[in-house]
Amino acid sequence: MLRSLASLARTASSATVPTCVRSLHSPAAVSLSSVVPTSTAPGKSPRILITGSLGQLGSELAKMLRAKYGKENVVTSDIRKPDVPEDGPFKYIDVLNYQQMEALIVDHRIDWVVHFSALLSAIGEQQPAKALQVNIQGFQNIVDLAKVHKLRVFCPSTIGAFGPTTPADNTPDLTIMRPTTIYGITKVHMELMGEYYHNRYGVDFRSLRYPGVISAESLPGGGTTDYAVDIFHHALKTGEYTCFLSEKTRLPMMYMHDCLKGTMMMLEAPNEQLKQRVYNLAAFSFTPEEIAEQIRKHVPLKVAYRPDFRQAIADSWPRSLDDTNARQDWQWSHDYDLKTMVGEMLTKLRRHYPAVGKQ
Ligand SMILES: NC(=O)C1=CN([C@@H]2O[C@H](COP(=O)(O)OP(=O)(O)OC[C@H]3O[C@@H](n4cnc5c(N)ncnc54)[C@H](O)[C@@H]3O)[C@@H](O)[C@H]2O)C=CC1
Ligand SMILES: CC(=O)[C@H](N)C(=O)O
Repeated sequence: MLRSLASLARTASSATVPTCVRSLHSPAAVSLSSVVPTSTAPGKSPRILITGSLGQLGSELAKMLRAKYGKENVVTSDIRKPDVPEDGPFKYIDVLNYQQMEALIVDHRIDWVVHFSALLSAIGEQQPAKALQVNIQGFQNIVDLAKVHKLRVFCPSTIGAFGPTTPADNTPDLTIMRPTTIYGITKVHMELMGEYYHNRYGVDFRSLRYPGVISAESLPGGGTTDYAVDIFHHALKTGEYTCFLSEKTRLPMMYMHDCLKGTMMMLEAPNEQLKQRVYNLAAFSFTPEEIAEQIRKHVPLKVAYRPDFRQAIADSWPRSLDDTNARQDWQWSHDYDLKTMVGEMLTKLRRHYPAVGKQ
């Protein structure tokens, strides 16, 4: 485990964008059962497929869904080999292969699909043709299958769906959306197509616009907000970090606990509670210099700023999101702020870097 963590921390730090994500192999399932309501009738568990389940979010949501609905009721899938044996059924599945996905959905009597397969913002700019294919055709396959097989589909959107002409502060759900990245364009397309299939064919499509997600259990897969995870590994490993965004770049962010909590709430909400199919989800915003300052309250850290191509992406995104509608319609609330998130990240990551002491 430590070997792979060390190499992952190196990957996370490099100026080039990592091409894949691997789990940091946390043995513990995150427990949110006390805060997440369920709409499932007692005794009848939905059967759930997660695509892209070996990524940053899928690896953690799978644990939670399996803990709640039973191992056999959650089928995980990806186009990579799991680093560690999966705790339930795992299938190789390319979301571009409609037949392969249909066979899996029928064979496993799937009710809900959590569609996580995607290329993120930074890697999308490096491979725009592939991002178009995976993000657009992959979702099209899912939503067509949802129509035929009457599935509930959850597919996340992102702050990247907004663009430089969007109001940057307290960005509401309904506003100007003219993103300038291929990632953002594919996510706006996904939102609109999901709404179209909902309105025209009754597909139970649901989406949340996530901010950058921060986790101690898994590494992100090629986004612009990845620095906010990398910085912890470097603080604990060497005490030095070179940030690819400038010190004043403010972006919306969220601790994984809250991302999973919001996702479970949206996934399970009774349809009557949903007044729209896509909601903003927010927790807090910070700049690289602000997170570095918080980390320095626990461990020494020197940060150099060397912005690269990801700076232009970050500059086109909102500084903060307004998620009032999610809070009103289905009682969403977040638990972590910058201070508590930093404290918990360092506590959890110290397990992997035992040589580092407290200041
Ligand atoms: N992590 C974050 O901060 C945020 C993530 N999101 C969204 O959440 C979803 C999940 O994101 P992450 O887990 O962070 O991404 P990730 O990059 O960590 O994982 C994506 C997974 O999709 C898989 N994949 C790629 N091409 C595929 C294909 N053709 N068929 C099947 N699987 C394929 C990859 O192997 C990878 O395991 C994405 O839709 C992303 O846009 C949205 C906002 C923030
Ligand atoms: C905010 C996102 O969608 C993702 N983390 C990225 O930076 O691409």
